[in-house]
Amino acid sequence: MSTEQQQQVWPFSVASVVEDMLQENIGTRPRGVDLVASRKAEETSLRRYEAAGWLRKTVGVVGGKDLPAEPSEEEFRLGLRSGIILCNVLNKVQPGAVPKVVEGPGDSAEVPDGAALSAFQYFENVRNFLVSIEEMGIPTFEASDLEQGGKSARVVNCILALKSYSDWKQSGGIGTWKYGGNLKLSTSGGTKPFMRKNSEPFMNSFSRACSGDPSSFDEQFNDLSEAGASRSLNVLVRAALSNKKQEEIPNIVESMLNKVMEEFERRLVSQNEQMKITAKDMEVVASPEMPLSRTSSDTRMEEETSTQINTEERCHQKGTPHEESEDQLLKQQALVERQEQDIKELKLALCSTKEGMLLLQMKHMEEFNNLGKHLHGLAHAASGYQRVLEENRRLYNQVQDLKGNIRVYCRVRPFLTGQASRFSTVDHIDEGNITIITPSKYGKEGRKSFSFNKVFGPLATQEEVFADTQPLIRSVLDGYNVCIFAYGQTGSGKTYTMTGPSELTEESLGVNYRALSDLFLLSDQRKEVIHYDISVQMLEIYNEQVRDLLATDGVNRRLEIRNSSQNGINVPEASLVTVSSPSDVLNLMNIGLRNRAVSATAMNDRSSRSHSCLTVHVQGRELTSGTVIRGSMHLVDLAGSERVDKSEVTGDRLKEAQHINRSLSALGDVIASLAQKNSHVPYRNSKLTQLLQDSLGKINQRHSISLISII
Ligand SMILES: Nc1ncnc2c1ncn2[C@@H]1O[C@H](COP(=O)(O)OP(=O)(O)OP(=O)(O)O)[C@@H](O)[C@H]1O
Repeated sequence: MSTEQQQQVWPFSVASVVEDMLQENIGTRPRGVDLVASRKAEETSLRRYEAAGWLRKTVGVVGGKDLPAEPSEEEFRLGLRSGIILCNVLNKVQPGAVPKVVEGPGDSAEVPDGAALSAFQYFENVRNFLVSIEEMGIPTFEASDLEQGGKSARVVNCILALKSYSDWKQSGGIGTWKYGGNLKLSTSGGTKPFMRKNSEPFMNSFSRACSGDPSSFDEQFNDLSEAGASRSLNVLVRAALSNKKQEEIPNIVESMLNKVMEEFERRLVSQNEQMKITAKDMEVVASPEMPLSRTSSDTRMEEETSTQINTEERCHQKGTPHEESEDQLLKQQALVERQEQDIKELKLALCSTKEGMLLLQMKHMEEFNNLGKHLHGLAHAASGYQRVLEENRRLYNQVQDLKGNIRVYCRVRPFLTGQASRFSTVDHIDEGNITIITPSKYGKEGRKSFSFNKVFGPLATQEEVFADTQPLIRSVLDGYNVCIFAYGQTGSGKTYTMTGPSELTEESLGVNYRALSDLFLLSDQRKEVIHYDISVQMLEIYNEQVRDLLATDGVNRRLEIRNSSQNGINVPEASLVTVSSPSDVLNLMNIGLRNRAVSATAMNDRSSRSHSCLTVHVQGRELTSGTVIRGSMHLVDLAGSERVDKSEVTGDRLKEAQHINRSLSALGDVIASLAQKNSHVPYRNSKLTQLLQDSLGKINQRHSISLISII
């Protein structure tokens, strides 16, 4: 292993170990000195001051101007670097020891380069000094010790040895010269001082340098430096063995080598321990940076763990008490346990909720099933209810039939204001019979009785007259056709009974209003079961011509009566107005009355010479079954039935009267045929019977006729 390689591995050289051991062995340095570094440094400084003081004292302050009295190590080295002080001191102690001291650069013109010249001068002075010192047997140092710092101890040692020698010499040179108890130079039984051989490598190098060998000065200087160690060891070995017997030398050398090896091993062990400590320190220093690299890890959990470790390490580095870490750990553990307990409770709650939901679902299913059964029962009941209703309708209308499909009522009009009651021809009224006084040709009064379904006297109210007709209104909503006539001579009160007086009050409302009010009332009561659409037509038959009383265009057109398989007998060109309330009907009837032809006659100033017919069409649709039922009701105010010969009319009025009588006669014939259930009913003999054919005929299909004959 080379010296350079050694220095890379160990901080000390083998030579230095051997040298230290030799110095220790010969008492140069007491063991344990380097245990107190400061004490050693202080001692080193004092020795350096002593050496510097002696040099300044010996060569004079002027000569030692570059050397302070108490120089630092660096000042000491630089002050002696030129070798001038050293050579002058040596010449003072040993005159002529250095024959020529190079004092300045100008003394040598052989080397042109100033820097190189200066270094060469220094080297020459130092070399001459060292050679002389070595020849005197005084401990030397390496020339390189003055070129680099940290090696002044040997220089100091050399100078103090020289001082000791000087003191010894000045004191007369009596006895044995001793250097500080460190180095013993003994004449050993003779006056001749210890003489040592010159180091061969050193001398050879020196010879080459002086003889102008082509080798560079640096090479020579390096050779000299490498040789320096062995030369120093040589001096020490010689000093250690100088006063020893020849037979003791092998044992002494062996002992010294053992000590060297022990010291070497000790230093190695110490060095290894130091390296381990240094490595640990480096790990401790490097460890805080570790979490930084871990923080770049992928998962959040790793980051948290890393952060936690980092925190713990920092706490550890900061010297956080162990109890605090344990306390935190216990808190975290308690937190985790509580969260686990919460999770368990949540799971239990979830299971409980699931079970509750299942139970609830089952209950709902059960309730749905029960509800379905209940609905099924309700549907069955509703169906039964419908059947019951149907049966009820059927029975109801059977009763109406039993009462008679054709009902004839008689109403006696009271005397009007100004009419004498003594001229009344009504003799007696008894329920359904009325007795009339008839004048005889020969002045003898006669009596004639007539039977009706019911006879209403002069005091009968509008409500009482309508009450017997009212049951037929319900039949209309059940799908039956109803026809209500008012028959009588002019002025007998037909219009009054069917419509009412000109000034209408609630009590004076006629059959038409009351029938329609009942119709709307009943349809409203049935709206949950059946939806009804009600529409109205109002026609007039005048002189065997059909006219529309609800026409709003002012044109009194002549309409045709049609017979279709779908709608039966109808007047398609007539206005058909949908109504939803009695007031709608009232408005329409007012329009019709205004349109009706009215002309004064000798018997009645409001005598009407036309038949008016208010037709109500009802269409019902059962909401559950969708079944459609249709019914109609004719409310007819016939023209006056007076005899022509008494009406004192001629011309157009006569013609009108003739048409009226003819149509009334045709109506009578039809009713008579229906009553007698003849196979042939003469509907076509007049427009009136044609128009009312569907309502008058087909008695077996439960059509009802109510004829009010008024006298
Ligand atoms: N029951 C009654 N109570 C009171 N007044 C009546 C009654 N019946 C009819 N009148 C009155 O008798 C008059 C004639 O009645 P109404 O006009 O109804 O007869 P009509 O039979 O319709 O005649 P026309 O055939 O000419 O139309 C009217 O003034 C009417 O107010």
